[in-house]
Amino acid sequence: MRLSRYFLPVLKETPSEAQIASHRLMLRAGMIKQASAGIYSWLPMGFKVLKKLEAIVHEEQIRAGHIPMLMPTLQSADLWRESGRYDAYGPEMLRIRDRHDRDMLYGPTNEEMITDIFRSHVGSYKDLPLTLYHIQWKFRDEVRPRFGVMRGREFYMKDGYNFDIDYDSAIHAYNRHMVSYLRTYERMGLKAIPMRADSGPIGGDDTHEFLVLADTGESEVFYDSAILDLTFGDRHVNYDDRAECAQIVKEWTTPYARTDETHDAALYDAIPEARRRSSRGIEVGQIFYFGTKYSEPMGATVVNDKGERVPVHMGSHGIGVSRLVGALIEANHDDRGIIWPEGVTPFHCGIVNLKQGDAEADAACKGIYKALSDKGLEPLYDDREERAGAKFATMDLIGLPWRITVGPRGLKTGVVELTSRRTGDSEEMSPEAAVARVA
Ligand SMILES: Nc1ncnc2c1ncn2[C@@H]1O[C@H](COS(=O)(=O)NC(=O)[C@@H](N)CS)[C@@H](O)[C@H]1O
Repeated sequence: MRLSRYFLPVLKETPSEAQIASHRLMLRAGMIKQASAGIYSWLPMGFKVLKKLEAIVHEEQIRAGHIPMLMPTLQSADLWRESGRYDAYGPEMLRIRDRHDRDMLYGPTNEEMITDIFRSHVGSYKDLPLTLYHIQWKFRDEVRPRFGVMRGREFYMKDGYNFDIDYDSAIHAYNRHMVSYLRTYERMGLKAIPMRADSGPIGGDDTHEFLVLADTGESEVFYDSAILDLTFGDRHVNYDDRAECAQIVKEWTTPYARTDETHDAALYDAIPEARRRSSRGIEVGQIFYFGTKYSEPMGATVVNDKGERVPVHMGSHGIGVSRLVGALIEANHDDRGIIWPEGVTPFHCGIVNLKQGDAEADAACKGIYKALSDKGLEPLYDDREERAGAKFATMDLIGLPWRITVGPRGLKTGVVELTSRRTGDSEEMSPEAAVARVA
């Protein structure tokens, strides 16, 4: 992409309403614009990152055997009356009346709707196990939306729902989700720790939250530092193998790690003092087992292998896709701006032309642009008539992992400068070598 033809409304000033780094930087880097409290327009570069995260979430859910679909944002109140949550959900629910005076709502989550879909079409244990998911906008009328997209009112969530014949099968689904989440967050360059948590309005008795450690996190967390040594890597997992998934879950849930809601001081004190940690965390996902909480009242049943009609065992599993954009910046920034991990960066490499209009420099930039594009690496070419300092500041702010700087002087000796945003190190080398290093 050539910057002169893109739409990247970088702000010079830090907006006063932004209290944390990710909110400040998303506004300054022209990634979002507030439409109203807790509701944002996703401008091109922010939208590009959001879509990259969504693609990773889809890949890992499909790898785990979960089936993508899409449910609407607007829901009938009738379904929520059946489950008894219409009144229980409280003021966070945005309630709407349509022109025929029907009670509707902007969905904060979709347990009722997916259970209705299931009960309309599935009747035999032979159709199980089944996990359906979608990635869809949600609305929760937060009393105090804040921290930009981290606690929005309209936000993008992957929410998946498993339907199983019994408890053991549902716990395998729970474990399958935990495994898929561990791989998902690591692919994004995030360390998100699974911690026992409280189930809140979703309900159920088994639940883990996934938290990214950050001083600005809303959750207070306590954990054994041994958990920081665990990595998922690119290990192959047979998601149908109950024992294999259970083993991975055991590995990741053995070291003590809990949010303040479930913190157990006695267990915490049993950890060797040198390994006890307390911090704050950003909740980027949560998985739940809640058995027949929805299937019982809504009559989502199947005939089992003994011919008996039984309610299915369910769980729901969410990832905060829009919150993840903020969480990634909280975990990857410095005083000059964002530092995108390579797996989620909007563009792989910035190209800065020190002398726009100089035939040799322009030609070299075009050649590098083509070579990067041919390798499937998206360059952002700053071809504006701007001073070098302004171009460098923009590149540092938007946080692309690499910057190739091209100038007439360097070209005289056949070199360009390659700079790593994360380390700040710069090295002179040929344009070909620079392209090879970025790939
Ligand atoms: N106000 C919000 N703004 C941005 N992200 C949010 C907000 N509320 C929740 N999330 C994200 O959505 C994830 C799932 O939300 S949740 O309430 O924990 N779980 C559910 O809604 C279940 N139905 C899981 S499918 C959270 O872990 C968090 O990352």
